[in-house]
Parts: sequence; C-alpha cells; structure tokens
Amino acid sequence: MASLFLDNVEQHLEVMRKLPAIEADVERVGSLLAAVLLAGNKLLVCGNGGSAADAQHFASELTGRFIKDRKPLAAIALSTDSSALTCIGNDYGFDDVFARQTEALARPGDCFIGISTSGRSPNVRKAAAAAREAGAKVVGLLGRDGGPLLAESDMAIVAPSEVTARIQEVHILVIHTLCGLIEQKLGIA
Ligand SMILES: O=C(CO)[C@@H](O)[C@H](O)[C@H](O)[C@H](O)COP(=O)(O)O
Ligand SMILES: [Zn+2]
Repeated sequence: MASLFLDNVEQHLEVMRKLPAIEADVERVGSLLAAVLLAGNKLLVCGNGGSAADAQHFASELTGRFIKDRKPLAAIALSTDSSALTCIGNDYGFDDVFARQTEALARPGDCFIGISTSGRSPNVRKAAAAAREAGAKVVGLLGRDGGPLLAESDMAIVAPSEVTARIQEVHILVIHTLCGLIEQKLGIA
C-alpha cells in the first residue's frame, strides 16, 4: 500500500513535470522584477496563510540575501505587520488589510505581487486594484484557473494544479527562481 508521503511525492512530481509550460511566464516576470529594482523602485508582496509565509520568504531573500552577497533589494511583505493587520482589519475590515498598506506605500514604477492559490482572495484582489490605481504593475502568483486575479494582473504565473499544497510547492520553486533571475539580471550572480 502506498503511503500518504509517496502519494504526495508522486502528485508533486506530476505537477513538476508540467512546469516547462510556464517557463516563459517565469522569465517574463523575472525580467519585470529586475527592471523594477534596477530603476530604484520596490516590490510589495502579500498573500494569506501559506502564501503570507511565501510573501515574507520572498521579501527576505531580497532585503537579506538569496545566493550572493550583494546590496539589499527593496521588497516588503504586507502580511507581516501584526499591528497594521489588526488595526486595518479591526477598523476597516479584513478585505482592506493589504489594500490600505498598498495605497500608503505603492508608487508609480513599483510592482505588487499577489500570491493566491485560488486567485480569489478578496483582500489580495483589492490590494491589486489599489496597486494599479497607484501606478504600480500587478503580478499574480496563482493556481487552479487563476481566478479573477488572473485578468486583474499585468502578468501572472499560474501553477498547473488544483491542489492548494501542490500549488504552494510550485510557488516556492518559482519564488526561488525569480530571486535567482533577479540576481542574474542585476549582474550579481
Ligand atoms: O497553507 C494553506 C494550505 O496549504 C492555507 O493556510 C492557505 O494558504 C489558506 O487557506 C489561504 O487563506 C488560501 O488563500 P488563497 O491561496 O486561496 O488566496
Ligand atoms: Zn500550506
């Protein structure tokens, strides 16, 4: 009898084998993010649950380090400030927790990255709209059919799976690749 672990490994590998289909999207987003950072602008990243963890992981690879010693790069996760989350959530509602921070921080030339396995989370969608309003680019890191956020993004990477955990596993691979592409394109790797 196959174990749950081996079932998950098999399912994971099945999804991984489909990833060449999204290679061009990953390259395109990598070029965009590198251009944003090279121009002195910043990345704003957010998501819920596991994607909140991905958002802070992503931002920390850039402000801290990924592979090479290099200057810190401008990226901020909007899902990490418990005071902002509780204040905005309590006073305005949970749908506004990322949008209000985006409205405060996003400037023309910046890039907002919304991470959502369904592409349906209202707080991520509302923040994407606020980013667009501020003149920032919108990138969706999505799954399933991309949800409404797919059409609301300037560029998107959609993990080819219907399973939240598998989508998140693709997202972290994509995030690490984007960090590598950024370092490569900025001439620091
Ligand atoms: O990590 C997991 C499941 O693997 C959960 O925490 C998951 O991220 C949460 O249910 C999120 O609220 C899902 O939101 P989204 O990906 O649909 O935007
Ligand atoms: Zn998870």
